[in-house]
Amino acid sequence: MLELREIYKYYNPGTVNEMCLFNNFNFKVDDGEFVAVVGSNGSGKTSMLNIICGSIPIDEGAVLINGTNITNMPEYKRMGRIGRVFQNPSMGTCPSMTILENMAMAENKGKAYNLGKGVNKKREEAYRELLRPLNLGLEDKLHVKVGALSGGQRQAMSLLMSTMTPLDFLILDEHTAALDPKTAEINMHLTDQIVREKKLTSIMVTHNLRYAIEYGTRIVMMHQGKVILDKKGEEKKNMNVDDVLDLFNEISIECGN
Ligand SMILES: Nc1ncnc2c1ncn2[C@@H]1O[C@H](COP(=O)(O)OP(=O)(O)OP(=O)(O)O)[C@@H](O)[C@H]1O
Repeated sequence: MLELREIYKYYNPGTVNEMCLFNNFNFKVDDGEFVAVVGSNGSGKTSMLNIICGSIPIDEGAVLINGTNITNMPEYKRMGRIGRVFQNPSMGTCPSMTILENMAMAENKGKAYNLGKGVNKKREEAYRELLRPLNLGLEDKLHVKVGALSGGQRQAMSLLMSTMTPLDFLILDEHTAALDPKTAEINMHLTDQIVREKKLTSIMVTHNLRYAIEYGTRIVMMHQGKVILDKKGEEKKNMNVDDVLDLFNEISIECGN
């Protein structure tokens, strides 16, 4: 279980631009949940993900995984057990390396590097088998540099690579937002497949309300650093895109947008 306990987060403290984003923010994610997080621009979705991953510090409060306080654990250590896919497909892969080298690197995540070979030839066939179900033809391009792939292909690879090692959480930060509708659909379907197969506890930030309703087992809406909607189980099943959109319109009117 992941827990954000009594979190306080200030941006630009001590300046005229000081802003308190989280003021006693509490949030829990149970094992096996697929939490879809939606919300207005600037509501704190990405900041919340950054706090979970240790990418930004907090001013007060605690981050706990299975009851262990990891608040002071640096990002690079936390990421050993957390997979993260970003909006920008370039963030999750190394363009100057081949597909094979990228996959070998992902498989070796967390292991100590020494003077041994980075790529284990014997793993080539295993990588091909992992790539084949993507139906993007990447299994025949193992020696092609990732920089030569399309954004959608790279994002599919980011997804695959971020889930090659055992994880506590998968964090998806608007990971389909930069893709065309068809490619976004393929990547979302692939996400769902991987999450189900590996039984991953996942948190997905998205502006696509249909994806949130269709794929999330729980839907959370954030607004101005607070959770203003949190539904799971039967309550979530009974919700549709229009219900979420209505609430969105309400908060937009309140903000004067
Ligand atoms: N590094 C930073 N320095 C100062 N303010 C920041 C910083 N990062 C975020 N903020 C502010 O915190 C608020 C929340 O930003 P955040 O990016 O977490 O929201 P979001 O819900 O992910 O927004 P979006 O949907 O637009 O991506 C915004 O007002 C933003 O301007």
